[in-house]
Amino acid sequence: MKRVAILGPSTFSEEATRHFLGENFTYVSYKLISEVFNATASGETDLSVIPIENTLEGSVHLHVDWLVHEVDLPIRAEWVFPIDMNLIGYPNPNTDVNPANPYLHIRKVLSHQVVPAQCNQFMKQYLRGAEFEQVSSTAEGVRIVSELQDPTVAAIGTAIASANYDVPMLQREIQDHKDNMTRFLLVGKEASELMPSEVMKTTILVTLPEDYPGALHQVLSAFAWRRINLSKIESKPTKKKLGIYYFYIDIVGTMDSILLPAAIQEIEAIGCQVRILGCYPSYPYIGS
Ligand SMILES: O=C(O)C(=O)C[C@]1(C(=O)O)C=C[C@@H](O)C=C1
Repeated sequence: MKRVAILGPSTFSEEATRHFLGENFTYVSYKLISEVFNATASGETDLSVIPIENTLEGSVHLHVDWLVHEVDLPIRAEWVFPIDMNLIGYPNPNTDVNPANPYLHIRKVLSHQVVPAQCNQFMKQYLRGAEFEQVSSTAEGVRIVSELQDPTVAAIGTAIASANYDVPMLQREIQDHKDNMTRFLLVGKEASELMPSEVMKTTILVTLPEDYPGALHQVLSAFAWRRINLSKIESKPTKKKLGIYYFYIDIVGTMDSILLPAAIQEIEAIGCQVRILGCYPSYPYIGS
């Protein structure tokens, strides 16, 4: 069975991956996302799962940076999964609980760095006085709360973490929007047999030549006149020189077509550097 590195256990990554890949893989949990990347880069696992973008938070920049700068692992698939955030901790031990806010006793909240952007409204309304402390995953926050057994410290994470670490669920679904989704990437050196998908995507990085007026316009027009659809474009610093950027572009289309390789050739001809991060099937969320 192929080995898949995930941030875990009891995280959203684990929930999303089990839902998508099922039980025909061996899941190996790592505490840090850097370890998840390195596991496959070093050959310890065959594939790694990377949360890459969220409806409310946008791109997970740290993970994009790892994918681009630290490892050479092609993207093999992407899928989206709904994210229901939950407040997990111990109830207020005092008898005079304020009915308008039963969480006034919470002084500290532990969770992953992307979580405040996903639960902004709830945290403003109910956890205003609490300090937020970033931990390596949502599940790690719940694990620490279970060790501390201190009602003033709570976590935000998965329902599975609440059950597995035996910490009470204080409030379910505290994310700002019901349809909060995270997009996950499966990366690895070798392709895996996955179910067919109607949608294929290709991700490329384009670095523009320096001081070239209209270069981005020319890049975009290479796709536009061929009617190739871009599903995402984001500029990111190259980290080599201030003011020099690359563009991270998700394209709806495959390198097996005639049009996309031709568009890429055209972009290279104007002096841009193009790196292909992967050509892969994309899967929408299908509920269980
Ligand atoms: O900490 C977790 O539970 C994770 O799986 C990580 C992660 C992320 O990095 O985006 C995954 C999905 C949610 O958006 C929140 C956190």
